[in-house]
Amino acid sequence: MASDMTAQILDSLSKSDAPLLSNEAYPSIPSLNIKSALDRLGSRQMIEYETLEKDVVVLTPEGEEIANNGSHEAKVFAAVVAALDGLKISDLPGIVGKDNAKVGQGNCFKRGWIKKDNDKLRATQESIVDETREQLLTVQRTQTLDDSKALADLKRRKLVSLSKDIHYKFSKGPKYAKEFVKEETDLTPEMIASGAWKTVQLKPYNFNAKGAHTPSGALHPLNKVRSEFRNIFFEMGFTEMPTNRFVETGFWNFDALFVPQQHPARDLQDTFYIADPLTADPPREDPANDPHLPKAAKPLDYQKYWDNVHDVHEKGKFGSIGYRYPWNADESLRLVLRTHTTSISAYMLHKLAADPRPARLFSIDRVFRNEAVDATHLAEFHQIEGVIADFGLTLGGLIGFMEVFFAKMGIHQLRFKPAYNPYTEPSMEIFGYHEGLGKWVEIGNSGMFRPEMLESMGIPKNMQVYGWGLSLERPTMIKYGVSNIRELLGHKVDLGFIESNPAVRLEKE
Ligand SMILES: N[C@@H](Cc1ccccc1)C(=O)O
Repeated sequence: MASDMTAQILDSLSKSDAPLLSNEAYPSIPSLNIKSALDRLGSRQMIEYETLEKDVVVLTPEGEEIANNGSHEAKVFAAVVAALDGLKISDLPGIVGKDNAKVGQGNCFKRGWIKKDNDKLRATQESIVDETREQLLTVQRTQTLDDSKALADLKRRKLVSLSKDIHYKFSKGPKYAKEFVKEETDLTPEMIASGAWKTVQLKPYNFNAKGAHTPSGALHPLNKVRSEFRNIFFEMGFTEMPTNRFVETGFWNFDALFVPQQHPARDLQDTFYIADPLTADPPREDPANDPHLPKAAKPLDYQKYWDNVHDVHEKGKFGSIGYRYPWNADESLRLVLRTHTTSISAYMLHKLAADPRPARLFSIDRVFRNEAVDATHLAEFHQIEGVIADFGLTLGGLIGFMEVFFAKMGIHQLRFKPAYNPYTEPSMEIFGYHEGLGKWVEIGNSGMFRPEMLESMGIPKNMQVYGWGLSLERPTMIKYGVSNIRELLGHKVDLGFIESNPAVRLEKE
């Protein structure tokens, strides 16, 4: 025990003013035990010590066996000499054992100690020097061997191995005492009352001790990455959109975004529809008393907006020829779990139309898709979405903005690929070069919202709106090295993973 060890060390030193060596004083005590006692005494200046490290050669169990009983070849030689008229080769294993026979015979031939005579082995000399054994005995005694060639040979034959011998040279320190006084860890009212505080030994603080782990709540990695993204948006002058509605009408999720009613995204296999209630009212003025909803600068004409959406789909408007299909109002009133937060962007932009002025908006929240769940897809995930409305915006501006935005996440090389969204034209997929992964990864989708969408709301022709979106899970998985999305979100998440992960920085590493 460590406390016995401290007493032992103090006792040894009481008999000696000269420094002592731990390997001599306590040859059989593991150096780890000695060290912890030395540290304990050293921190109180009762002793001083230094660590001595030495490379030593030690025998392996096989080397040990040879040092004690002789080498394979010596055993074989002895057996051959003992047989007066040569030894039958087939008898050898029975006498010296299978292993000795195999290795020993070869070595005897190599050294010229024996020769083959038909099926017999005969000795060529009367005696031999068992050099291997001599060398091993030297190693056993001195823990080293001067003949480096021989040493290398023993190592190759796995008869010896190199190891480090650690021991300590210790001597009395300035506060040496024969007894280790019990130290108080707390100053108590009793000590103060009795005056004992003047004489008690207080235990020194151990500033190197790690604090006890206190179980506590921890932020989910997704929340940590989310707050990094929020900071980027705030830094760039964006305000956050109110995303507190998971259920939307088809109108806001699709029709307002010029997604035709036959679009495959609206199919049951892609979108979750609400069964009860099945439908909602057509868009109308928000309740005035809800503090969470954004206020439009002036009352909006919802009937006109509804009619515009109807017309732009069915027969075209604002210079567009439309989709030319019979637009169904009921389809637009069906309730869905929102499939993207672009429904919120549409809602916010139509509020902006009451008083069109430059705006920068963002949101980060949950969306739902009727996906087959696998390692990279869940039926619910989070979308990061940004919108910039301004006069005279061009595609070049969107590309330039994306470069600044993604650079803040540590992605400095971007590529843009033409894409298609029903609500943006042109549309671009964004690829970023991921330094950590060393490859191009798809990081987002973007575009300029279509006039069919914007003008139906009343956004003037000379105002353009950029929009882009990306998933929150993707960068989080890359950042935390998670390859299965189910480890990040849902009922399979390991709380230990959540607790032990550090705060996130989005810079490249
Ligand atoms: N809604 C798109 C993202 C996006 C938003 C705005 C404009 C363009 C694209 C998506 O689901 O991926």
